Amino acid sequence: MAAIELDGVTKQFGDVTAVSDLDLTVPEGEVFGFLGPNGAGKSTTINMLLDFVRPTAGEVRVLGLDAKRESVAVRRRTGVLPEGYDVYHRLTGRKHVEFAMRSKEVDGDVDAILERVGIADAADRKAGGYSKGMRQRLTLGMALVGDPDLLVLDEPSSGLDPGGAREMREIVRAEADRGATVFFSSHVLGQVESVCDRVGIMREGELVAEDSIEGLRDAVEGGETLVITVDAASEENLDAVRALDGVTDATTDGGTVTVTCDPDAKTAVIGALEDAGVSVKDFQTEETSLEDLFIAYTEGEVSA
Ligand SMILES: Nc1ncnc2c1ncn2[C@@H]1O[C@H](COP(=O)(O)OP(=O)(O)OP(=O)(O)O)[C@@H](O)[C@H]1O
Repeated sequence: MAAIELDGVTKQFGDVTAVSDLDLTVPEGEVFGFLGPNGAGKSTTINMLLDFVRPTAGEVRVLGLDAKRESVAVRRRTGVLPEGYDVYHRLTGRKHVEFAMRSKEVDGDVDAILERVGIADAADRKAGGYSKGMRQRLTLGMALVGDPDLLVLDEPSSGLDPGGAREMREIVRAEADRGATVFFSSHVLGQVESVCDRVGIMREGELVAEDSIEGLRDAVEGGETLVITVDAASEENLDAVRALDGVTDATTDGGTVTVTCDPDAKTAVIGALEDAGVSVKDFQTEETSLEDLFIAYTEGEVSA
């Protein structure tokens, strides 16, 4: 069964189309990264999963339930870390987690949760005095209450230091290993790359890519960068390289030649350089980063 299923979903705010005819399926147990530039429609989509916002058209199903008619059941089985959640200043961290347990009508070990998110020492301090990162950790702890079947995390690493971001990734992976589905929106692409099974990229309300990061790389022309160490190379030497099929770009500083190309063009690139009289000493390949893929998909170089 799919954990999340959107079918032809559109959301209009007056004249603004926040989400346009969106089809998206996330299978159970997957860690799905939901990406896109500011204003692309991510939060609106997340809010429709939780029935905080109602679609103008289309169907939203979460955990096999109708997001609109069965929203109470959806929320009971879902842990949410909303973007910019404001803690209750006068309540302690412990009280927050107890509150989350009462709302979901579940029992649990409050200390174990606070320990897991790294704020056990501050359990009995008022959350108003917590730092930004501590508040974020507390909100994540509240989301974990009751071992939810679905975790929806909107910018979860916001405010976290590098150690906190790593712990958050470990928690996400552990939750997926337990069988939970994690739907994860973030602008921190390194974070997404290291934790997500698949990603979806939104642009102006539409999903412009949906694949594993490997799959996105394959779909983007010039999915690899070849860095070749040579004795000496000139601009003219590169003409033969640039003329090859699958080569997007080639530059040189004299001692290094850098070529963006499809993975299967590598051998031809080395051959063309040698034919041009350039002596190749060494070469290595660098995969296109998720950041470059993101730019390619959201700034118009690639379309799905
Ligand atoms: N309640 C609202 N009323 C009017 N317009 C809205 C409302 N919520 C969102 N929008 C508009 O819908 C579009 C999508 O916004 P949304 O918040 O979903 O984007 P996002 O991808 O989450 O962006 P960000 O990365 O900045 O959080 C934007 O143009 C936004 O201004």
